Amino acid sequence: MSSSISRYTLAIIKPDILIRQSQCLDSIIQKIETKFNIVNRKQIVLSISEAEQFYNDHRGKFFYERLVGFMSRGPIIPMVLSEKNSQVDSIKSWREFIGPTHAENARKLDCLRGEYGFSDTWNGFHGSGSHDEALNEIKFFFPDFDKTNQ
Ligand SMILES: Nc1ncnc2c1ncn2[C@@H]1O[C@H](COP(=O)(O)OP(=O)(O)OP(=O)(O)O)[C@@H](O)[C@H]1O
Repeated sequence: MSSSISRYTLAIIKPDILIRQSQCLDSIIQKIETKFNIVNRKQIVLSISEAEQFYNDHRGKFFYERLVGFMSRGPIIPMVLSEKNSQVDSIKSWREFIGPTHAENARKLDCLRGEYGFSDTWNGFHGSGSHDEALNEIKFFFPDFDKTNQ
């Protein structure tokens, strides 16, 4: 069973946090570190074409342009996270930790998006949705990441 557990996921702290709530960043990082090891982390600003590439699967959806504009509007913090409990799947655990996509639903739960999200697009955090997505997204932001060396 443990072979089906994903050890790593790709998380992003989105621009709304860094633009509007940067004073909360330290406590957000502390909260994340209660449950996850931050294996890799950087702060960057995506170009529009990089944001388009990252969210290519959403191309054509009604919120795509808004999402790309938002994600390239300010700094983001992509991170490779690993659950501190090695028996727990990092992808599932991080998605539970951030909560539902829509801020209104997230606010009903104890989760990062509930605490810091503003709206459906400005929802503060990203998490990979599957093992393959995590591998691709980690490669996108951290091309030199080598999980065998971790
Ligand atoms: N109905 C919507 N209206 C506006 N923005 C949306 C909507 N649905 C999703 N988004 C934005 O697009 C992002 C990607 O959508 P997706 O459906 O993959 O949600 P998610 O898996 O919860 O989020 P993420 O991929 O960022 O972890 C969301 O995090 C949000 O910022």
